[in-house]
Amino acid sequence: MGSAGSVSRGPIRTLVLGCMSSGKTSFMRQMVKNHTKFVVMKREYYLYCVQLNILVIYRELRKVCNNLEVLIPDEQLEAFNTIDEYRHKEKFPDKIKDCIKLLKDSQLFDLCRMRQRILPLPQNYNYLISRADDFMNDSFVPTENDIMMSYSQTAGLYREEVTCQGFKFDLLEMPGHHIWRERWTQHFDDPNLVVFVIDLSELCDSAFYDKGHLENKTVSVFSSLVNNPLLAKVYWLLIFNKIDTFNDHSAGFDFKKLASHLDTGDSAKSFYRSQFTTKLPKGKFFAHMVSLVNFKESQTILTDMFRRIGRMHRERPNLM
Ligand SMILES: Nc1nc2c(ncn2[C@@H]2O[C@H](COP(=O)(O)OP(=O)(O)OP(=O)(O)O)[C@@H](O)[C@H]2O)c(=O)[nH]1
Ligand SMILES: [Mg+2]
Repeated sequence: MGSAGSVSRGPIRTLVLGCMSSGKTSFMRQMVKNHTKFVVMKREYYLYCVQLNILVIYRELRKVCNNLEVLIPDEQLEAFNTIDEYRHKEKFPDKIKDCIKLLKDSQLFDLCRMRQRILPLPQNYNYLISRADDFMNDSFVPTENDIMMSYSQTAGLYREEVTCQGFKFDLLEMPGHHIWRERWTQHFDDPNLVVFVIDLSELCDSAFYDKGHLENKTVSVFSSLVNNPLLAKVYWLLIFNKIDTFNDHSAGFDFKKLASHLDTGDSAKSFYRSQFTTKLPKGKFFAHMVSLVNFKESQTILTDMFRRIGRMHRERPNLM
């Protein structure tokens, strides 16, 4: 007699869901690494992606300078214009490399940081800028860390089959963009497990409060999944992700906006966690706080989670 996840009944069908940029692909990559030892097959193919991340950061930096009233000298303004007009093709031409170098060596970042500690720039901008010199080298092969720290929006369905702790998992990530969220249910093909990824650092983003675009978003996306009859029987794994970014951004943040009794980052995290866990029946979910870009921590936690999920389902296969 086999059960889901064993060879005879096929893999544990797992949906990987969450809002845009919460870390679903990062989760997929950690699972792939667990299975194959590598996060992706061909790291050299990701040079274009990390370069694009650098371009986006510099395109956004100009807006940040303007909003923070940091004066941009003429030469640097011209560099911003050149980067804005550039259509990214296969290799960076010298003029783009020169513009990036000029802006990187300028004081613009420091001047912005002196006015505001956390800048409204793409995720992991400090890391990516520190890697810009390598990324501009045409023959550079991004490291696994470079790939994990950069962002490229998932389009369509991303499917991987992995074995973890002796169980097979058929993982299906669906993009978090709202256009895609409307289509998610079309692909709910009798799943056994839902992995829901939550970006904890949202709590330190002003867009989370006072009618900002993040207000109530993740909780309401989650609620509609919990209430979906197609998911009535599934197990849930809640991954509260980006704990590193949360710890960095939460310093000095006023969490009373979230609830008046919250006075520390830890209390805010627990409060937010409970907004999700109280919606699920006891014994049907696992929850963990993690940083999915951290290999050692993620591998330890995910291995432990999937061992427990596998064992639980082996003992009570009818629930799956
Ligand atoms: N610092 C930090 N960055 C993270 C973490 N997890 C993910 N990221 C970054 O967050 C961004 C989005 O991660 P993805 O895994 O691509 O997010 P996603 O949920 O797949 O996004 P979509 O496919 O667009 O819905 C990337 O820049 C990742 O490097 C984390 O734990 N810490
Ligand atoms: Mg993705």
